[in-house]
Amino acid sequence: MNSTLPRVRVIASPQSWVEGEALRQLEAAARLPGMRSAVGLPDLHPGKGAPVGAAFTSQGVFYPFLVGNDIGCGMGLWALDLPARKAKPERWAARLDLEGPWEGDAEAMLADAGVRPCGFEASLGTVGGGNHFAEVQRVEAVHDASTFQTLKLETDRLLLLVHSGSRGLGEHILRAHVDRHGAGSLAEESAEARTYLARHDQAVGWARANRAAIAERVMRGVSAAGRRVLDVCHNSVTPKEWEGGRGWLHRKGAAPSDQGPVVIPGSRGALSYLVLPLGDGEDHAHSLAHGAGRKWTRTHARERLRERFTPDALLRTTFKSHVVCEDRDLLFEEAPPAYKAIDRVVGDLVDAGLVRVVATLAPLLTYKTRSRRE
Ligand SMILES: Nc1nc2c(ncn2[C@@H]2O[C@H](COP(=O)(O)O)[C@@H](O)[C@H]2O)c(=O)[nH]1
Ligand SMILES: [Mn+2]
Repeated sequence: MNSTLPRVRVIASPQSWVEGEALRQLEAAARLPGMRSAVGLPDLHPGKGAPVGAAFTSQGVFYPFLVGNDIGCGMGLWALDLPARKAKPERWAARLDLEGPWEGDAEAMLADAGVRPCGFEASLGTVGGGNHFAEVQRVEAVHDASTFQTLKLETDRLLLLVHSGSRGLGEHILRAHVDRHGAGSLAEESAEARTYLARHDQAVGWARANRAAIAERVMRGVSAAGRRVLDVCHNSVTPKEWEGGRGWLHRKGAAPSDQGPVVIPGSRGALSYLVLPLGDGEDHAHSLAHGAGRKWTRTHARERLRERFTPDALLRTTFKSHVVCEDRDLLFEEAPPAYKAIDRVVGDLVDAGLVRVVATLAPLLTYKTRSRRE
């Protein structure tokens, strides 16, 4: 370990609230055999056994449980050919339906992402529950016109942000691993490691194809064509070289800082930030915050927000955007107050010298689900 690098680092200002349990999880992960460093980003919050909003490096071994079950989950941004003045969020909210099997060419979509069908194709093109969403956005403000232009974006055109992952496939892969190894590591040269990594890479490609299929579905629903501007994965384990060595980089809810611009969303009732990473480095585990991060647990959000809001009130946001979410519990669990303040999270990254803000994006329509939970 390079002596100038701290083993555990949390990139968050005192104004950013980080739960004690998340810090405890981060430190516990850093103590695992073979770990080199653990970095908490400003969206750090507790997860199931391991924290979310964190990145870890290790040598000789890696830990599938640190990646979690939604292997390959990430954010894709599409630039639509639709002018903002033609937005019809209310009409779209009434008719957009992304449930059921996607009618497109799954094999071609998967081939484009470099993977083959693997039995989970019935879910391809579906958003999935939890924090996943597809959101039509407008440009709120441009802060770095040069990068904005380099990305060939236009202020008066709509954008589509898709957050989804590998659906049942990633879960299947993690379960097969945990059944044999629990939360244990895999030695990098072992046959088990090769098997897991092959499956992991399949899930990463599948998730990328899934976001593209969701984007096609939404674009068809809003009668638009579009171009993928970026697509980054925030749950993965990948080989990484650093000065004087090589090892493994785990990201659990951590956007990459080594793959160009990324979008960091806040919530369906907050701005999303298109940011440009400023230099990549091991001191921040080559990673950035991937969102605002949860402030409240799902149970806590349901209990607190049911007292304050009717379900109908939550179908509109302070941006006057529309929300499609027919699952009542999810409507409360994912409501904007359940998340931390995204401006503070991004401010911490800016203050740490890790990103420059390119533009802010405001929601017009957020699609969560049309399914009702029993
Ligand atoms: N713009 C929106 N952002 C949202 C929404 N729901 C959640 N979020 C943000 O995304 C990240 C994703 O977290 P992950 O751990 O599930 O990968 C989360 O931290 C929120 O900040 C939404 O509907 N719209
Ligand atoms: Mn995710």
